[in-house]
Amino acid sequence: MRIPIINQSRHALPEYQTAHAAGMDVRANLPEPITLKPLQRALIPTGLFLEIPVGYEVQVRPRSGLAYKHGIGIVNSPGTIDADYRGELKVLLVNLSDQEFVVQDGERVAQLVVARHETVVWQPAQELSETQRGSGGYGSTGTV
Ligand SMILES: O=c1ccn([C@H]2C[C@H](O)[C@@H](COP(=O)(O)OP(=O)(O)OP(=O)(O)O)O2)c(=O)[nH]1
Ligand SMILES: [Mg+2]
Repeated sequence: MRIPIINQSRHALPEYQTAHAAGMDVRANLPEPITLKPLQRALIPTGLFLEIPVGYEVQVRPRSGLAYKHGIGIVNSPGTIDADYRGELKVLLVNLSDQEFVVQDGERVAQLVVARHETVVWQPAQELSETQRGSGGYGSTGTV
């Protein structure tokens, strides 16, 4: 699919790193590096502006390498970019490690996954269909 994009960053467009990747890595666009102290969060600009087709969303997901090696996550993971959003795409990073982490300009800080979504119209009801699960949840099926 095609998505119109304005790139006001100094970097290349987000891109798939391998042929069948679901996510496109997106780069930080920073005038200077940002230091994240332990448990500190920051909204990281990308310099990208999208026009997502109606019926689709873009999910902003963490990168497992940054998470594993440095404890870097995304606070609102997965972030949601709405089809009607015209502002700059930003990534809300958090440092979940016990050491400082420096986000560099051009660093691949997240990955974008484009997904189809439904638009729901609620249908108020008096009762719902019966199921085996019923209202069981939160471990109701056991652990083994
Ligand atoms: O990781 C994110 C999440 C959101 N956004 C932008 C696009 C999205 O369409 C808009 C609103 O996001 P969301 O609905 O998650 O935030 P909100 O707190 O509900 O704000 P709003 O009241 O503006 O919807 O912010 C980003 O750039 N990055
Ligand atoms: Mg919202």
